[in-house]
Amino acid sequence: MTELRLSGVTVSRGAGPVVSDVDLVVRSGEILALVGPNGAGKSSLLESVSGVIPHSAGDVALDGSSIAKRSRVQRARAGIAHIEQGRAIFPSLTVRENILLTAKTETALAEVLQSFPELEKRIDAQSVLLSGGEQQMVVLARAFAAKPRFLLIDEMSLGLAPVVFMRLLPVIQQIAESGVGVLLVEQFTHLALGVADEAMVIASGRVSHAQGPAATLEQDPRLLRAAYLGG
Ligand SMILES: Nc1ncnc2c1ncn2[C@@H]1O[C@H](COP(=O)(O)OP(=O)(O)OP(=O)(O)O)[C@@H](O)[C@H]1O
Repeated sequence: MTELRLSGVTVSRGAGPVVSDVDLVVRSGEILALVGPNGAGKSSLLESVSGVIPHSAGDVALDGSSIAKRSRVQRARAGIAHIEQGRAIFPSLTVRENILLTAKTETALAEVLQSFPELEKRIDAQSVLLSGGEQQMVVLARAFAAKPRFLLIDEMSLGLAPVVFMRLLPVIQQIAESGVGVLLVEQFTHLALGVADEAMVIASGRVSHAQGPAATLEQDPRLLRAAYLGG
């Protein structure tokens, strides 16, 4: 089984560490939800995994081999895709053109669209004309078309109503079912836990609930409060 493992990872920004000593493992075909209050360090942690910023201690390993010294591009080539916060589409391009940036061929595009029936209907629309939820579908489709082994998703729901975000969840599940390991950072904790296999809480830059079954966290009001408010 392929896995992406963080061992004792600390990430520093400016004055000092923003997140410290994090252990987690993302396995292929599974969704790990990483939840916690604003400013807890979740985005910084994802950035250190995809190589946007370095980590200052610990290790990040892909299938047992450290990738700590690899650049962002090398990590992407090794199969780590990162959907950062914000809707990173090219607004003047059509849906087709956006997805072809990573799918490359019409055949690959057609394959990807099988998982995104909503986009098929809008394929020749200029992306700027899509709704927020549809734009995030394009972001997901483009990431999926790159055939990643691991997908880091940072708050796709930002600016979306929960009901709109809920339409993205089955697609994320389908991506995981195709064998991709998903690390899901999400503000709508309940929704994330509903699709995740495993979950963990980060609060004030530390792991406050270690990785375990998502159902355990979902059923524990004390842990859920920590996920929303910290502590
Ligand atoms: N580019 C940056 N330079 C310096 N400090 C930063 C930078 N980005 C984030 N921080 C700080 O790092 C800490 C962790 O922020 P981060 O965005 O990683 O947390 P988060 O859990 O993802 O929160 P949010 O949900 O608000 O994005 C915060 O104190 C934040 O102010």
